[in-house]
Amino acid sequence: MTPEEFRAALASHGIEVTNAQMAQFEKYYQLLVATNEHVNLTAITDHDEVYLKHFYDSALGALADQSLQTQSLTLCDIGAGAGFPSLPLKILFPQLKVTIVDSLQKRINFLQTLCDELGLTNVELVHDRAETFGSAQSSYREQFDRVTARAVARLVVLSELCLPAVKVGGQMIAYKASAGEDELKVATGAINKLGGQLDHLTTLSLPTEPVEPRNLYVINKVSATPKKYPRRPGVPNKKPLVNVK
Ligand SMILES: C[S@@+](CC[C@H](N)C(=O)[O-])C[C@H]1O[C@@H](n2cnc3c(N)ncnc32)[C@H](O)[C@@H]1O
Repeated sequence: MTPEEFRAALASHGIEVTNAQMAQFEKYYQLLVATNEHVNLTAITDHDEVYLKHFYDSALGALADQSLQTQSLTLCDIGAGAGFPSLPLKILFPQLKVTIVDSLQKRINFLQTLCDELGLTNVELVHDRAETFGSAQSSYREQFDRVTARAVARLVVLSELCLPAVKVGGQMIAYKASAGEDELKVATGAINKLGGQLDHLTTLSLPTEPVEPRNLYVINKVSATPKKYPRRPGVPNKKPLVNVK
């Protein structure tokens, strides 16, 4: 997907990208590949592939949840790595207040440089594990209107990493490949236990085939998460909350 195809694909969904925003995306690409030479950030480095699989893919969240396009929501991105999906969303919708959590300091350092270079404000970078960040002792618990995650863990694990940070009345948005459908069956008990309820699943195809369609799970936070979740770092992954009632 060339930058112009990226712009046209978003325009077809009613999202107009200005020249200044296009310049920010190009700078993002340049910094991503330059830093990737010495810090492991992404396996995707081809210019047009980054526009498709990182930038456009990240923007899909705003099609699944259109309030991201206009409202001044607080958005937390768990395990954002090189900034996906939250920073393309922030570039497109500057009114968002973004908090990024990642357990790798080197990626947080890259994101700090990136935000400085792109002039992005209202982005907070937190070096932490999601399990600590969302714990009952944390000031970040149940603070966010939206919590996103892409390519971090299976839905059952992801729910325990993300839902504790979502405020009651807010939503978690999980970016998944189409295989994610089977993950929902396994994760439903955990989602409910953690105070969540599936609102809707949006399946979107990327404009350039043959990339498989994306599933975006939008999960409402309907009640407070019990204090004992998330469990200690590493436990959600080692002992996922399968078969919980
Ligand atoms: C495969 S990368 C995906 C990055 C990005 N979301 C994307 O879609 O390109 C997973 C990221 O999640 C972070 N991560 C994994 N488990 C985590 C946890 N428990 N708490 C915080 N970050 C975590 C890793 O450091 C890594 O940067």
